Amino acid sequence: MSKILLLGSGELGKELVIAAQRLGQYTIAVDSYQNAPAMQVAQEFEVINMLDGNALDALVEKHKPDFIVPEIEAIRTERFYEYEKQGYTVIPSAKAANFTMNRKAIRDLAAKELGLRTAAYRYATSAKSLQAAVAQIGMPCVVKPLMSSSGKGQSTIKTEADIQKAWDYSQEGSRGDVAEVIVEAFIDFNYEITLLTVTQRNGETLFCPPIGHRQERGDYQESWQPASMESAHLKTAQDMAAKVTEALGGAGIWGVEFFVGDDGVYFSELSPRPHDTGMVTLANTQNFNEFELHLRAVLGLPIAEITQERIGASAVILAKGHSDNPTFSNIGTIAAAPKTDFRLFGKPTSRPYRRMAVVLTYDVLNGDVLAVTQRAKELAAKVEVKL
Ligand SMILES: Nc1ncnc2c1ncn2[C@@H]1O[C@H](COP(=O)(O)OP(=O)(O)OP(=O)(O)O)[C@@H](O)[C@H]1O
Ligand SMILES: NCC(=O)N[C@@H]1O[C@H](COP(=O)([O-])[O-])[C@@H](O)[C@H]1O
Ligand SMILES: [Mg+2]
Repeated sequence: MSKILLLGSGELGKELVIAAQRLGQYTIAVDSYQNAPAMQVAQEFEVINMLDGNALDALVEKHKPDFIVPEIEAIRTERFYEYEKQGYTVIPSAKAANFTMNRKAIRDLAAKELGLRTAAYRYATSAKSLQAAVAQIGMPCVVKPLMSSSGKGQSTIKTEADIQKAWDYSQEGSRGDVAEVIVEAFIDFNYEITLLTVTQRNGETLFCPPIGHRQERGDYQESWQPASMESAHLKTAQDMAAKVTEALGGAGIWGVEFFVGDDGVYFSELSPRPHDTGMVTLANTQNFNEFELHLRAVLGLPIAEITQERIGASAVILAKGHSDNPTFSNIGTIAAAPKTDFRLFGKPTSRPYRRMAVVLTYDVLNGDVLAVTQRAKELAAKVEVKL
């Protein structure tokens, strides 16, 4: 049995812990608040501020885990290099977790060092330098804090008047201590995908069928699998994913995000862990879902192949406001729907737009992906988070 220290205990961590329990592993779920989803299913839990390096050191020293598995970005990842030196295994690697928590590190690696095609970009450290950056990139452009996720602090500048607002908003949505933003040219893409990529301890890399998704406020609303795309574009995305995951190193699943426009494929960013849009695999669209794949890669268990078993979609259920006791209405309607499943994450509190649950729909392999996605969306809209 291996001891897994899970840093971050949301809905993605919860499914990873469930996969780990099924394979008889020992899990310690960590987050900044009590009763986080993954804590509800792990053997042990810890509540700390994961941006506090000393608190993190103390946890690692206390538990001496076989695997340190980050589940969120907001962790004092600089410490991971030290843990690796001490002989600990960080998933997928200290470098991967550290580079991906900062948009500058990962973007410069991808665009400059590896030569991957990305949106044109600049950095800015004040409203004034943002103005200069916008002048160089042109409008529309997208502004994101260097340290943020799920669209927090992200906005699109369409006119000069948006620049100050975009700066102020970025500073509200930024986590961590860096008051810097990335400004990206707006890519008028036809669709975007997540390419779940699995790097294995034996050096082999596997790809899941591409996942399509739709975003609002920088956060995903529906995802579906497979996304239909030209095989040449898929090949380009796979080559880029292989390059960037190889440069970052280590074993695990990665959610590699791409935009596809008339002029081809752009690399956007990647998560060195299961991806929220990959929750569609909970509809058993594949022989192994993304959490099972991650766990196998973590444990060094070989994965022979990844196969698409049926088509599927996921649609999120978001809270409308704050509550200390959120509950759901109308779950019976979803339960009664054929070829449908759902997950209620068990988050103890809600806030506006917090993701609380997901609806999963599926159909046979040659079914209609668009129809399955529409069904997931319609069913999710029937559920309300009661405050
Ligand atoms: N340069 C761009 N051009 C057009 N759309 C963009 C651009 N950058 C981001 N977006 C849109 O915003 C979404 C969120 O952006 P991004 O993935 O960079 O943010 P994030 O905060 O890291 O989100 P997450 O952590 O959930 O992946 C993208 O999936 C895409 O829909
Ligand atoms: N895009 C990243 C992502 O989806 N992360 C998932 O959301 C949780 C945080 O949710 P919360 O903000 O509701 O606590 C994280 O712990 C992870 O499971
Ligand atoms: Mg993203």
